[in-house]
Amino acid sequence: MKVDFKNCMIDINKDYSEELNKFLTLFSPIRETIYKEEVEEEFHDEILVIGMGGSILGTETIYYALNPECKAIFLDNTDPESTLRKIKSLENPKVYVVSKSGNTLETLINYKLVKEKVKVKEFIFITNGGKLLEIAKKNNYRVLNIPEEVPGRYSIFTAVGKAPLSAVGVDVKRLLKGAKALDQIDEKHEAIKNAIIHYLHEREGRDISVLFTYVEALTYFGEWYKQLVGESLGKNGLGITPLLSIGAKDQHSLLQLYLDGKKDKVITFLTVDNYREDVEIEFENAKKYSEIIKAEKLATEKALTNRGVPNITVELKEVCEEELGSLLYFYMIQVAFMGVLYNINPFNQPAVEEEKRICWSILRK
Ligand SMILES: O=P(O)(O)OC[C@H]1O[C@](O)(CO)[C@@H](O)[C@@H]1O
Repeated sequence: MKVDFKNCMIDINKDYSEELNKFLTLFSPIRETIYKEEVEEEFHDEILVIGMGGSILGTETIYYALNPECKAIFLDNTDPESTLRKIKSLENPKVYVVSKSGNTLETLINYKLVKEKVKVKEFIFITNGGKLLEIAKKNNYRVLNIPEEVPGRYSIFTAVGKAPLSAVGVDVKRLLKGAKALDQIDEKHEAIKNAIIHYLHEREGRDISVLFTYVEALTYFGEWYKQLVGESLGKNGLGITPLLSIGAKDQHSLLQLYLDGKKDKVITFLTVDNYREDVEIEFENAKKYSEIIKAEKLATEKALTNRGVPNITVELKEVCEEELGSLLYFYMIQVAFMGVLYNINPFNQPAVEEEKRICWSILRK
């Protein structure tokens, strides 16, 4: 993975060693997760994962990016149409029910729905307590735990991600290898630098962080990124707003706004050096199909730079386990360090409890 800051348009001139020390202590439980390799599940050709937010988005990100042959269906909503369509497609899945608290409404109802409507090979619960642990004990289900100090949205390298991903044949060791490659965390670390850049821009009113991916396979990464940024930093009237754009499509949609709208954005391009599929085709100077999208990204980068819109490029060698491990770990470091810069706790999400309380009271009225 390579990060190019040449168009970031901000100077980092302060010493951040104090913040870094604070961050290293705070981040150490997450750091430990990348050195634990033990959870490996037996391969199964059909799995279902039930969960919400940090209990499922990382797994979806990696699954959709790698697109393994094995079928995985994810239930992370309560829309009757999409949920019922998905469960109708199942034959005899191994089902992973993932919830750190064990009390998440959507996960509980989706478990009940699957239990009543689907012929299931095996239920595996990845949880630490609550109603789900009680259900698991009562039914004698296999239970995997999540380290208590690791928050859901930083938990992809625990059983949360490792169990379902290894069951569909993802090479989890390579995922961890990618994260470990970025684990030399000092002031020169690119994720730390990226955190400072985004923080300083936000202080100057550029508080929208656009993830502009020119790799469609990374679309779901945008969902993971939104939760990570939203829940970690949206506190005390602070934070940045994450937004996802797909290149080259959004050149014909949101790009007008990015170029000539309010100057409140920092763009991050996500690109790959090697697309896993490509074909030879002659068109103007291009000899390969991938040269077109690369030209489009470069043109967008230049146009934004000409208009004074700060932009950064994160380039993966290609979409593979190592690079995905690096990418997710990079952003965990960045966002957690931004929490330290803001002097807020990047590991909780107290405000969302209010909606949960109101919803349970509506359901119990
Ligand atoms: O793993 P759990 O406890 O089911 O929580 C799911 C998600 O819900 C949230 O608490 C937000 O409501 C997230 O932080 C978390 O990742």
